[in-house]
Amino acid sequence: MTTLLEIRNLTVTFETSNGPLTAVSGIDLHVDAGEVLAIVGESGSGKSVAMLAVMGLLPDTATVAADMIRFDGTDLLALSPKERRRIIGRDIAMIFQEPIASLNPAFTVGLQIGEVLKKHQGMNRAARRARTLTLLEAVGLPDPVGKLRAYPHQMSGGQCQRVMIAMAIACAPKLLIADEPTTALDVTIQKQILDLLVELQEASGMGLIMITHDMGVVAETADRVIVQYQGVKREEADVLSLFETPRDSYTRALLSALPDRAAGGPLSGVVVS
Ligand SMILES: Nc1ncnc2c1ncn2[C@@H]1O[C@H](COP(=O)(O)OP(=O)(O)OP(=O)(O)O)[C@@H](O)[C@H]1O
Repeated sequence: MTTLLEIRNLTVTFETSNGPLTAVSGIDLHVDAGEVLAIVGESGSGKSVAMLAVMGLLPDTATVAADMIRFDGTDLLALSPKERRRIIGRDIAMIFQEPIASLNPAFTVGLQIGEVLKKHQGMNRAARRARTLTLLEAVGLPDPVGKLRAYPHQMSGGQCQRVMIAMAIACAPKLLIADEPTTALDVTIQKQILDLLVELQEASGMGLIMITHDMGVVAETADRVIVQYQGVKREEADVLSLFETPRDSYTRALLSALPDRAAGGPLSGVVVS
């Protein structure tokens, strides 16, 4: 399996009014093509910041230091911001927690997906429309033709997240980073969105990094898991080992908070100690 993303010794520090704040401290991680890596930890553990650092999306108050950030054979640290942006959005895509807030309320769904295709693939209007319809179908939205002209406020949160996923996979990325993609959604919709992400990941062979605070999400999606606490990696294991024999006390605490709904998932029958 080829390594898609490899990070060594990543540290991110923010300049704040109270002095420097280290949000990520010496993290190593890698994700292979075709693999689902979950990064799990409670709010504030630096999961999002680590991935935003890879994407080059942190504000100027952040200092990013790493021995290596290599994506698909390219050293991202050696790239100019412009070169990095060219890769990001085409080969690496990210979806976020608040789908409605992530979409522009002033533009139709069709236009917003079309913009991604225009920017990264230079498609003409007819090609954009055809590809957008294919994408809306691929993410399971009913009435794709009608959705082309729909505005975000005319759709549910779950539908907006499907649109965000369509935008993210529009250019067939090699890596998709999903940052708490179901946290803002109703419980009944959460499972559908997770199933969709895994389905798309399996069909395309892309790598998927799932950022979550929820061990239930980990159980339903991940091949391998990194447990992060206060900016530090506490444990790394394949998903079955993590649930069967968690080594770290913080991992055990997260597992003991596992909601009941995960019990019927793919790991049912595993005794969580
Ligand atoms: N722009 C910023 N300026 C200062 N501190 C920040 C900034 N962004 C994040 N932080 C801090 O970095 C730490 C890690 O935040 P991060 O968002 O990565 O956590 P997380 O584990 O992803 O949690 P969440 O699920 O809430 O996003 C937190 O203490 C947060 O307050």
